[in-house]
Amino acid sequence: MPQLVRIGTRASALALTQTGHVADDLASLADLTVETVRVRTDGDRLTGSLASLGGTGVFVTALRDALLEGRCDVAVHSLKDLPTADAPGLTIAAVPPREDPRDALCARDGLTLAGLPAGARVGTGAPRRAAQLRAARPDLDVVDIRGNVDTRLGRVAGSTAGPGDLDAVVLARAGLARLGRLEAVTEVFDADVLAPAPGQGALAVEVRSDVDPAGELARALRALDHRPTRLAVLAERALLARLEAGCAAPVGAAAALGDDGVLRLEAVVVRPDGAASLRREATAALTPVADEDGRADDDAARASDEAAARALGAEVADELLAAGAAELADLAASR
Ligand SMILES: NCc1[nH]cc(CCC(=O)O)c1CC(=O)O
Repeated sequence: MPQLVRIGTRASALALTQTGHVADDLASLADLTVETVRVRTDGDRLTGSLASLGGTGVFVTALRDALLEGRCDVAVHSLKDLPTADAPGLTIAAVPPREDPRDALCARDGLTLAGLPAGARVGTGAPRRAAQLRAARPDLDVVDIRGNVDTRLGRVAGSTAGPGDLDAVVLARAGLARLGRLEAVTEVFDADVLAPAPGQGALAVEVRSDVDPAGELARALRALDHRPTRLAVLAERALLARLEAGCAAPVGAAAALGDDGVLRLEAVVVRPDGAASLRREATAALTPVADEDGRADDDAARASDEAAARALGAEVADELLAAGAAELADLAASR
């Protein structure tokens, strides 16, 4: 008899696709039957602004409660939406291979950022995106928008699915890829133009910490975990934690592990008006062993690499703080 595993998910299109992929992966990696359980979060149930509900944690908390109360065995989160603090009783047991973490412009008529006319209206709800857009193009009108991916795409002129009142929106390329909407992308931004959010494009697969390490579920999760992604995301999130900044902070970070075993992290903190920014980068040499699937089989090497990734994030954050990042971006207010 295969072990039954219940995987909890929110009901949004993005959450359902993400969870579906992880469910398929788990079922293919071990002797498991995976069942999906829909969890309604306060963020889905209540109306009103995100701020009045207490921020993005509202989406995460209900899934975590369902895990802790045993209503499901696995929860899948977008890593960039997860608070950096540890959740007691829970473990991120797998970080699957990351999608392209970069941000994407979805503009009318195939336009790129450079091609948008002065005064063009560009929608985003993220202070990080708004600040970097203003830095690149001070002449644009950055418009604060909310809603799921489809709602946002519907705001672009020429869209038949919404009001089309904007010239462009900026979204994570990863979400568009998962939803099969890459045809809307007109430009993908490298980190030196518009650095992504820490954790963007990656998923976190969370379970109760007392999961049986000898069981089929734990075996599948170990196989699903992708070392280069886990280490990159650890560095990015350690940076965010050290800056004491929240997910609403104008902070971008991009880390990647090279084939040479060198983990490189670049980060930017931008003044909300885009008129000033601080950028730093650093590297850490990690154990250059990983098998072809990117799995870490040696526990000691794995632990020391994770510590080195966290230290890299803290080091870059300290350099930014020493240069005045907290004051520049009013980081305390972003929490
Ligand atoms: N905050 C919303 C959110 N959380 C995760 C994604 C999708 C991409 C990802 O996995 O990072 C998005 C949408 C977006 O920013 O465009």
